[in-house]
Amino acid sequence: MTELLITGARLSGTPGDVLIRGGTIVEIGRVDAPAGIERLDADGLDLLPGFVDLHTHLREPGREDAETIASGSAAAAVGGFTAVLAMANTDPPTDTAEAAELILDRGRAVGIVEVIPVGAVTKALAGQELAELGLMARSRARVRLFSDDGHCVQDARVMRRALEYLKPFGGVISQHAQDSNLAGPAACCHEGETSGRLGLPGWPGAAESVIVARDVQLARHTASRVHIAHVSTAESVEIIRWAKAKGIAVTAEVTPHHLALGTELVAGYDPTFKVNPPLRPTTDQESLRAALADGTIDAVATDHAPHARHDKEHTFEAAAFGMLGLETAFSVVHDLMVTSGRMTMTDLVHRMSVNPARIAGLDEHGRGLDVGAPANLVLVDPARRVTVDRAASWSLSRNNPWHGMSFTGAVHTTILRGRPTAHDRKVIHA
Ligand SMILES: NC(=O)N[C@@H](CC(=O)O)C(=O)O
Ligand SMILES: [Zn+2]
Ligand SMILES: [Zn+2]
Repeated sequence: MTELLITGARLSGTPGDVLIRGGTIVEIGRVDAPAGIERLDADGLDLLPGFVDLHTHLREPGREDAETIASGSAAAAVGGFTAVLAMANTDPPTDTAEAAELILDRGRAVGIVEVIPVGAVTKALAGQELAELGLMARSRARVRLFSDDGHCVQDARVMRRALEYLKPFGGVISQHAQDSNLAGPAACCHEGETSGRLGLPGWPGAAESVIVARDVQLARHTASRVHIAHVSTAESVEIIRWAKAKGIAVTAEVTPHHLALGTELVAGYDPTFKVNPPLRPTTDQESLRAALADGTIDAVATDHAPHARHDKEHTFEAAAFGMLGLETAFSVVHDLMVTSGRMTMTDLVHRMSVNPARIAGLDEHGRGLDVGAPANLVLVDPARRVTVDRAASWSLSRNNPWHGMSFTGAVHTTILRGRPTAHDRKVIHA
């Protein structure tokens, strides 16, 4: 049985050793382990539960030129993730039990991060007929998170039926909240002062918040669970805060880029900064940061959205929406929220591991560092400064909005079921 001894790590503040055997934590504190056992010196590092990403696009099957389950898993592992939820907008989409099991099995074959398929809400993400929700939930993939992400479930009646259907399975719908009539087909950025000046067609923040308002009402009506994907506006935050106060079963995620990057970045017409929902003004960013810190927003999710060169290198209006996020999420969030004093490291652990694991129904992730818990862990160095280099990415794509920026806080080693999967940005295969 494989054993690993992590020595001198900070365990919620206090230094200690952790002995892992057969993928499980078996001893914590001062461990007198026999010589010859594999050791990992973690002096000055924090040992945390591995990160869980509720929102990753892996592009396989269908767009393996942009990302594969193998390349996306590598990016996730070096980013400190032990589990990622793989969005359903592949080609073909994940709208059947077979499709979900295929993603699960390919993720296991790669074996460096747990890949959990998200199931589509509607067949072919078309918004009309419900997908095989029950069969996906009962499949080997145990799908609990459902989303038509990339598309919003526009029809309130379809959304209501899906919420009712998923309730007995403990399922949750992650909604890409965007009213398609308010966000017309040509819109490519936030509608406001910057878009007006640049002559780019935009869409208003209200296109998001009207759907958030509708969906919390549907969650209330059905007593079922809704999760708001990539929240980007102050108005959405207000509605979520109100809904939580009413006891409505709503959860929400925010991306590192909506927290840290503002709409003025589109002024250079660089399609790297074209994303859906669009980068918003400072007032929205401030509200998102406050909501993440006070827990109104439960989780950080990357919305890692790789795109091949030939889809991204176009005029701003014609380029694909989306940006990379897996490898940089911890550094960005740590620097922006923890180094700045807005949140503690414990808060970060809740937003990046504990809460996303709970929302997705994952028992093996986001657990406290206790004897008997599965050893899905990450060691981070909160003092180390990193500069992002898009050429050094494990992703097959290069649409990295963080290129050239520096952050305080780095992922050191990621551990999946007791086995290191990434160390200092290098991937370790079994
Ligand atoms: N976020 C994006 O801009 N793009 C995502 C879709 C999505 O998350 O809505 C993609 O699949 O490329
Ligand atoms: Zn989306
Ligand atoms: Zn997405």
